Amino acid sequence: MITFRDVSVVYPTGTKGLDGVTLEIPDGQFVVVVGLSGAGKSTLVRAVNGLVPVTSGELEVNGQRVDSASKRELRRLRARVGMIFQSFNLVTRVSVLKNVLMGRLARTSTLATLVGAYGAANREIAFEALERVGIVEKAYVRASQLSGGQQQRVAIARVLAQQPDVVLADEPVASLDPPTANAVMRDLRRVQRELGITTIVNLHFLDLAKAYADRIIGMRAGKVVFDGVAADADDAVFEQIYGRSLTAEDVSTVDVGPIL
Ligand SMILES: Nc1ncnc2c1ncn2[C@@H]1O[C@H](COP(=O)(O)OP(=O)(O)OP(=O)(O)O)[C@@H](O)[C@H]1O
Repeated sequence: MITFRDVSVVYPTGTKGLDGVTLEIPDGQFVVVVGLSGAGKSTLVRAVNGLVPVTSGELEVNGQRVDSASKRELRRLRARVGMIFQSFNLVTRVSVLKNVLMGRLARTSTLATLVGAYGAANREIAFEALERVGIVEKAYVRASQLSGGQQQRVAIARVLAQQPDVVLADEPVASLDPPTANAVMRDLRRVQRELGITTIVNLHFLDLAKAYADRIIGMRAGKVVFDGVAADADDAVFEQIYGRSLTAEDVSTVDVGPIL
């Protein structure tokens, strides 16, 4: 369970990233956060693993307070909370397998990782993660050789190798073309369903949000202005979240098709 109690984030510049957010996210939910640029979506997601410090209020992840966590507690929390980024954040000059093994870093002794000796158990976990996202045949390929969609799958596998309770994805498909974006969302949703991992994703394509979310959270100026099931989020709701009419740029224009 992730709980926000009246959480605000004020950046050093004085800008309010979050403004009195109160939310409860139960285990295993697939949550999509939508809103215009600057609405506070990234701030919300990054607050969960302490990447962005909370200014006031209480934020708890599976019983661990994030707002008042020590460095050690934050390290422990981040081992259980995986993060996926728009730019994939892979080490592109090394193999796919090495990238995925990096997901084991928080779980492996420093000495073992220094000498690159992750051990058979860790390699097995890494291969299983690659299999789950259908890319195991690329294990020994340099990450730089892969397409954007494949690189994001490797990033998902790296997060899975962490064996997380929670996955945070900050605009994970914003750099991908619409069909690839759809395929990556499908993978994220499938692994979330298979493993029961709580997943929070920022998206700007509303059709993808509607297709994949269990729950949609709409943000505007740091506040939650919509919180409901995807079926209730119609165009009128999105227009209210955005404060303007929808345009062609708000949808991915891909036929999403039936979702599992
Ligand atoms: N490091 C920072 N320093 C100062 N202000 C920031 C910082 N990061 C974000 N902000 C500001 O906080 C507000 C919320 O930003 P945030 O990135 O959370 O929005 P967003 O909805 O994710 O937008 P986008 O879709 O453009 O990423 C914005 O006004 C933004 O300019």
